Amino acid sequence: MLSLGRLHLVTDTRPGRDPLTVVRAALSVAGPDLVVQVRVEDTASDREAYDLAVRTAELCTEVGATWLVNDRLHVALAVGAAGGHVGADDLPVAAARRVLGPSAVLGATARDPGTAARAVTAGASYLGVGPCHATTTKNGLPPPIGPIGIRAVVDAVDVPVVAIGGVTVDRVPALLAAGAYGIAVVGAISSAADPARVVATLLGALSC
Ligand SMILES: Cc1ncc(COP(=O)(O)OP(=O)(O)O)c(N)n1
Ligand SMILES: Cc1nc(C(=O)O)sc1CCOP(=O)(O)O
Ligand SMILES: [Mg+2]
Repeated sequence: MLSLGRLHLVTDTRPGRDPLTVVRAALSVAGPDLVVQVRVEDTASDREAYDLAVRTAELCTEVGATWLVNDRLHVALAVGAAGGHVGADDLPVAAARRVLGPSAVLGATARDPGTAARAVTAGASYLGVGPCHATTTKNGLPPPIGPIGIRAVVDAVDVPVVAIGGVTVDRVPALLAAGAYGIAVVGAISSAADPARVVATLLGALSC
């Protein structure tokens, strides 16, 4: 199976947020165990995405952590990311695989077993599955699927399932019990008074 970190920090670029300070804090605790997914708002320019990705790459390189780029695969290639993540509004998984090449990490969003199995057949190396729980970080999502929805996808595929959406420390045990390999987190880390402490707690929960 793919060697991939279990804790994915997805950058928070909503107005008023400071994504690089949060990435720095997270890396100070997690080091090479962290996967940072560079995600910008849909309204951001490619230049803004690139600039954030370059600075994220510098921080991750210092500690040997992995970084991925959401949606914008040309940015992923331009900054030497390990790979990218695509969903229903992005390049199809097979096309994303052609863009990134055979050895890149390619994540795909899946919310049900059928979509998940098709994404894996098309070349996804891990799946982002959710929303597990309600979230205010992203609008327009379908209702939460909970650990039961995670379990349904886990049973349909043989790649790591990364649970996303409203993930908090308290919710990690149930997600792991449902077969999740890892978690992707925005708000629980970015909104914390002490993001480094939350990262340490999440890593502890993931290692149980
Ligand atoms: C790990 C992970 N899982 C799911 C998503 C969501 O991707 P997508 O459905 O393409 O939505 P946007 O993030 O692009 O708004 C993700 N980014 N990461
Ligand atoms: C970007 C994203 N995608 C989701 C999906 O279900 O596809 S949920 C989500 C936001 C996750 O943020 P938080 O950890 O603050 O809930
Ligand atoms: Mg997307």
